[in-house]
Amino acid sequence: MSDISVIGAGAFGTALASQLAGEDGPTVTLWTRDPEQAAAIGTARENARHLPGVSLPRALSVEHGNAAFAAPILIMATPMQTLAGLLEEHREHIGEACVVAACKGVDLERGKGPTGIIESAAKKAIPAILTGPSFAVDIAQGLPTALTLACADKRTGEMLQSALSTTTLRLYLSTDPIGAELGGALKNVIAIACGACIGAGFGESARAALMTRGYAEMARLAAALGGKRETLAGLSGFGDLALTCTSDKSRNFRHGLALGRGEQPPEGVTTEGIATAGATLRLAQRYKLEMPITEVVAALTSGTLSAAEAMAVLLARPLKKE
Ligand SMILES: NC(=O)C1=CN([C@@H]2O[C@H](COP(=O)(O)OP(=O)(O)OC[C@H]3O[C@@H](n4cnc5c(N)ncnc54)[C@H](OP(=O)(O)O)[C@@H]3O)[C@@H](O)[C@H]2O)C=CC1
Ligand SMILES: O=C(CO)COP(=O)(O)O
Repeated sequence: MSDISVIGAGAFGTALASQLAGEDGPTVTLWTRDPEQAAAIGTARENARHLPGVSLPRALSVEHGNAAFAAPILIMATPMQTLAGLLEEHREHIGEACVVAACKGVDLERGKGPTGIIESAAKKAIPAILTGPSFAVDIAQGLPTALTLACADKRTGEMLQSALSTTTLRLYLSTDPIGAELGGALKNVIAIACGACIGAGFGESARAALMTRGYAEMARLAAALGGKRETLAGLSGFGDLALTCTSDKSRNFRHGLALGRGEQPPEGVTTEGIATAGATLRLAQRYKLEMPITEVVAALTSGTLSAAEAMAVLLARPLKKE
């Protein structure tokens, strides 16, 4: 059994696994749901489907079987809406492991973030979250990256911080998984808004306003759910918001860009902000919070508002104190 299993051989899982599996590092397994895909990656030492052009270290093993779920550290790197089902399906193989979510979002059906999902689906596990500003390609190329590792249990968090840091991947420790996971989830919603703003030609001043007022929404919801405002000011909130809202490497930003231009975004691309906008809106209603940008993103992505109509809705709101 490996020291670490990365569950999900998408772009991010593959990048993380490849970074962690250095010659002198821990033993690492990359798990994929598709046996043919496991064999193809293992033979080519490349994930041609999700991370083409990156050669994977020899020390990384690529598997499909259930055994991968028995590792003491599991990193869950599949899209958010698949997390609960995947953990439930493999529950019997997961022991008293540290289960670290690397996905970003809020579960639409259950209204929970990744650590809440882990808590209810794998009861013996210790949940944690790894999140912050990082594109898979940057991590895979060994470019310098800083992320937040958040775990409510400080000692487990310290162990994970040390086990998952590398010479180029620098982890900062937090004991606030709620704040950290909400930062990562909600920045994707705001990135769609910013993409639409640029795509529709509303300009960079408008984008800066959306980022700032979007950040206020993120902090408001995090505080209502028990997260700390200072966590939102860190890598997992402000840091990831800055990256995702300003880079067309981001799939969420590009989705918004296409909508803003009046184009149809491509199908089959992992765009976490779409489901998370809907899930967040339900939370906002439950906690009686104003989240106007999230509201228009939910309408924009479901096709009930155009970018111009969304901007008109935001501009017509009553004037406020900052
Ligand atoms: N890409 C990035 O730069 C970053 C991504 N993340 C987060 O990581 C998470 C994963 O994203 P990313 O790797 O980019 O996504 P990708 O689209 O690259 O890959 C998704 C992966 O999940 C697998 N998958 C999909 N559904 C299931 C399922 N039901 N059961 C098991 N496996 C499944 C896919 O398998 P298959 O190939 O068989 O379809 C594929 O391996 C997201 O939450 C994202 O926000 C976080 C930081 C950076
Ligand atoms: O989370 C990310 C960067 O931190 C990746 O963003 P996208 O999912 O929008 O590509």
